[in-house]
Amino acid sequence: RFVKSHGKYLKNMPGPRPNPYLGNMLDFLCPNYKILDVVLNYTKKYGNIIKVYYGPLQMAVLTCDEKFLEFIMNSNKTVKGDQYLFFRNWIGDGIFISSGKKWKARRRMLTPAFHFTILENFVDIFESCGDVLLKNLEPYEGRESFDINKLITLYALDVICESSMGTKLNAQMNGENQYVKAVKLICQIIVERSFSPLNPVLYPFTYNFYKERRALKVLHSYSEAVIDQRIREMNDRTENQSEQSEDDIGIKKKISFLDLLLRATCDGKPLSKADIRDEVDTFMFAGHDTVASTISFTLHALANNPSVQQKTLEEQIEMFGDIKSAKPTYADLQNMNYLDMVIKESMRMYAPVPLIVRKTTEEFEWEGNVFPKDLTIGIYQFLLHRSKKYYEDPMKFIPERFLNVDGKHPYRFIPFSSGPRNCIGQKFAMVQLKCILSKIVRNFELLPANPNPELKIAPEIILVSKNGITISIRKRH
Ligand code: HEM
Repeated sequence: RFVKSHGKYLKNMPGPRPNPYLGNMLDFLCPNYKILDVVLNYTKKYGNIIKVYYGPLQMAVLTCDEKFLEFIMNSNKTVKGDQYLFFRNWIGDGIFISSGKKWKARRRMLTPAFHFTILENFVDIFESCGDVLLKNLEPYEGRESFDINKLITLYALDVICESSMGTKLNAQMNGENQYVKAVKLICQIIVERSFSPLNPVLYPFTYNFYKERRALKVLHSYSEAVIDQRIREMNDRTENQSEQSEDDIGIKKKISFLDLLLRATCDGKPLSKADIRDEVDTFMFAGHDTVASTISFTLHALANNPSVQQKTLEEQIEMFGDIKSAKPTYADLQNMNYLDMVIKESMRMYAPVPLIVRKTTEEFEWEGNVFPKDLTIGIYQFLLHRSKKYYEDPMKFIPERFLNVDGKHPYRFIPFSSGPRNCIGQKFAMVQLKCILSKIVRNFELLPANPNPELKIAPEIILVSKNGITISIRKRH
């Protein structure tokens, strides 16, 4: 009877033939850097909307079809997939995970924090953390090959911590810092859980559960201590106290997302301390690896495309002459048009968030197929951005393809997702990306690593390269 009642679902959707017991899961029993190839082969054979089975009867849909994406991402019949619950222990039920009324109220409350008048304030942070990165890069000058991603991730953590909480993490000076280690550990556990076949009910009996609990203690105690201190300061503040001074544990009294959250109200009420912690932790999580992945892949692309690097440098020289230490203003950053296209082209080829997941909340019909409730839909931005159907020479790095996007479907390029649940931090990210890439290109020539292996790209929560993102650098004089 079950099969009969389910027979109407996705009847006309193509997909690989399933094994009667394991569905199509056998195809996915491979190293994770091969997974994108598996789905790519599916799309070649079956098109851009595919039905797969992850058990004898459990169906899922994988897609990189622009029209279908537009429909799904704007539909009120989907929510984020169950995989997002693995983040919950760290970031709670804030803007990233919540849905319905709660999400709407949070989104409305947080949107003003990303207004350009606020973003302008963060340029100083991007600059000062970027200067530390330049210093950290110096010892690598002349090496034939090094993995750029490790240094960049520490830089990204410093930036997001100071912007979110107003505290200096100094991850770039001390990568062994407890908080940094806890962030790395928890991200690794989330990736492992997302790809693990283990029933979630058994998770509390694993070693990862124990390690996660310890890491959460470090992460939550840090954000709670900062929030408490900031509340005390706000209460104690006298009229003539400077907003720019810094105290002995590194709390900078410059506006941060935390300050905005402490002053904000949601449905007329101030947020509780737990709610504030969730949102601050969300920014820490959502705003570091994504940015680090983008910077690292962009540097790799520039190193391997010398003519693009030359044009990027020429734009910088046009703006700042030979002044390598120039500090761009917010307006300068907005005017870096070629660099803007370079970043977009990098996010096209190396979608920092390669896959997002939605779950249907009710039955609906789309182009001749009935979709059941509770169906998982995997949206592969990575494959969308590399699709021959949508891009000419998709494997070539050509920033100029973004010169004219008139007439192109708006869901053809969606590194920050699209629709109501798009990335709230995208303007922040673009300003930060331009700031650091402009600084690195002005100061270092980027060269291909030697040896220069093909990247083993894998879709973890963000896009990673399993054999590192290696380049070589030479200081510009
Ligand atoms: C290059 C950098 C970034 C990329 C590529 C990126 C990409 C994305 C994507 C694809 C989503 C949608 C996820 C989904 O629906 O499953 C998202 C959501 C989100 N991002 Fe970003 N992100 C970046 C940087 C940032 C930064 C810097 C912040 C914070 C300062 C941030 C905060 C968020 C938040 C809070 C959401 C959830 C929004 C909502 O559901 O309303 N992101 N991001």
